[in-house]
Amino acid sequence: MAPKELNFITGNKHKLAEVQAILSSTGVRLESRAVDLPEIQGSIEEISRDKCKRAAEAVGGPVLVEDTCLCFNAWDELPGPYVKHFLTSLSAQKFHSLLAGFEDKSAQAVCTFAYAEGPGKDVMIFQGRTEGKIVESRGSTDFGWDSCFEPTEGKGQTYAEMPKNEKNAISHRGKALAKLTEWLKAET
Ligand SMILES: O=c1[nH]c(=O)c2ncn([C@@H]3O[C@H](COP(=O)(O)OP(=O)(O)OP(=O)(O)O)[C@@H](O)[C@H]3O)c2[nH]1
Ligand SMILES: [Mg+2]
Repeated sequence: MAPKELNFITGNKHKLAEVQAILSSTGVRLESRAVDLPEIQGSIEEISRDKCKRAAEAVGGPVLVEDTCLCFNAWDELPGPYVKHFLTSLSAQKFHSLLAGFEDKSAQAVCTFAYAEGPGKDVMIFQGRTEGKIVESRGSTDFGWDSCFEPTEGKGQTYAEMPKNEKNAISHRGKALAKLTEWLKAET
């Protein structure tokens, strides 16, 4: 059964703001709690499922979590789910230098939402992917690697240079939330 209200568990206020903005036109009510969840190593799906199970146990009820990956095609999809640590060490300014020795700068932003009704319940997965390339930082460096990712579907701007509504319309997160809201509509 689909929920009337989603409890989004995240420690990232930028993610939360985007999810709120994207869901605002859908009528889905969103609650949120910041819980620091340990994240395992593994495939994108394994990490998201485990994160969701831990969140459901921590909260003792229905939860939505999200894990974002940035996959370099030249790196066989790494850093993927580990991108946060690369970004923290390097900063957005030096982030592009990771691909300095590679001709192929293409990358994919991948967003995976995972929902569970409660502890021990099945986990549903909703994923969105946006193709682009890694460039020298352009635009605000407020949110993660936004200033270093230029989506192919855009007008040559990085995510950080785009107005928020334009980013949300083509972003990995927007696409994943479209699948989630489709499921909510079909179930209610
Ligand atoms: O430029 C960006 N545009 C985005 O749209 C985006 N979404 C996430 N990120 C960053 O990528 C890493 C994911 O790690 P992550 O999924 O574990 O997130 P997190 O630990 O910050 O929050 P959470 O796990 O509590 O939800 C973190 O460094 C996030 O800041 C983004 N950067
Ligand atoms: Mg995290």
